[in-house]
Amino acid sequence: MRPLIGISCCVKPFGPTGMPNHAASDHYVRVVLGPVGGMPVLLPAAGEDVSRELLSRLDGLLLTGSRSNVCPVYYDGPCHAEGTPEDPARDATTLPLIRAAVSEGVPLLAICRGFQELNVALGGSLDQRIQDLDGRMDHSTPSDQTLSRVKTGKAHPVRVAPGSGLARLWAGLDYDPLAVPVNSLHNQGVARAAPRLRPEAWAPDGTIEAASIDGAPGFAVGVQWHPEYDWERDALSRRIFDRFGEAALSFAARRAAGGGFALPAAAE
Ligand SMILES: N[C@@H](CCC(=O)NCCCC(=O)O)C(=O)O
Repeated sequence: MRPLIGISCCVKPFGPTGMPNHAASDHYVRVVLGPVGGMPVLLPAAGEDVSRELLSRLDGLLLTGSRSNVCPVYYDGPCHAEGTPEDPARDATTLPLIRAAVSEGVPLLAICRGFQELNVALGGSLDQRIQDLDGRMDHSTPSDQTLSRVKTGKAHPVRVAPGSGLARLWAGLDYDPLAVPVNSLHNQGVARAAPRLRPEAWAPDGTIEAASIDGAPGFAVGVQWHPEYDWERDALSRRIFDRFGEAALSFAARRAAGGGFALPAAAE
């Protein structure tokens, strides 16, 4: 049996009436069916009760990227500029879900918005438009390139901390840890790192690009870039999903062997 991997959904308007739909990009479904080796389960952004009950049946949690920003109320930040997309239903679902997954050791991989959620869920804060800050780069989606180029092209290098979880995850691959090229499709970035967020990779302007979670009982990795776009040709991207899948498989095996999984206590 393949491990069950929950994929976080957004609420997005669809069709001529703008009917709210629960949605996740096909890239996440394909990567779970591909290198992760799991069975994808779309997690509706239907609030904490639903997600906590679902978590007790999952072997892994994939927190997806999405255009919307985490509502600043969750990190005491200033209101967003008018027109900034938000997704309150997703926030209400994923933030408690992340805390529960980390405390229960459910393997977790957080990508882009998911990485930002991970930091906020654990008590960190975000900058809303890092391109407006002195000395920082523009990490946003380039408007002068085709979508395919944006996804698979590399926008800037990241430097990986020697001996970090990410460095261990990539052990044996041929790459330069001082300059790993990544794509970039975000405006926000980690401002104050959550107490348990352990930064492991940085862009040249100091933006935190990857992290793990101190003391997490299971695999817990977050990246600000999008490895799901190019895992078919990029060995570093692929390895992230291989290892996440292995962690989910052993979590499933431990649970089947009676390792136990208590429904996490209600979040404060
Ligand atoms: N709020 C974030 C969004 C970052 C992010 O996840 N971008 C990916 C968009 C891809 C998609 O549309 O699915 C920010 O701007 O920082």
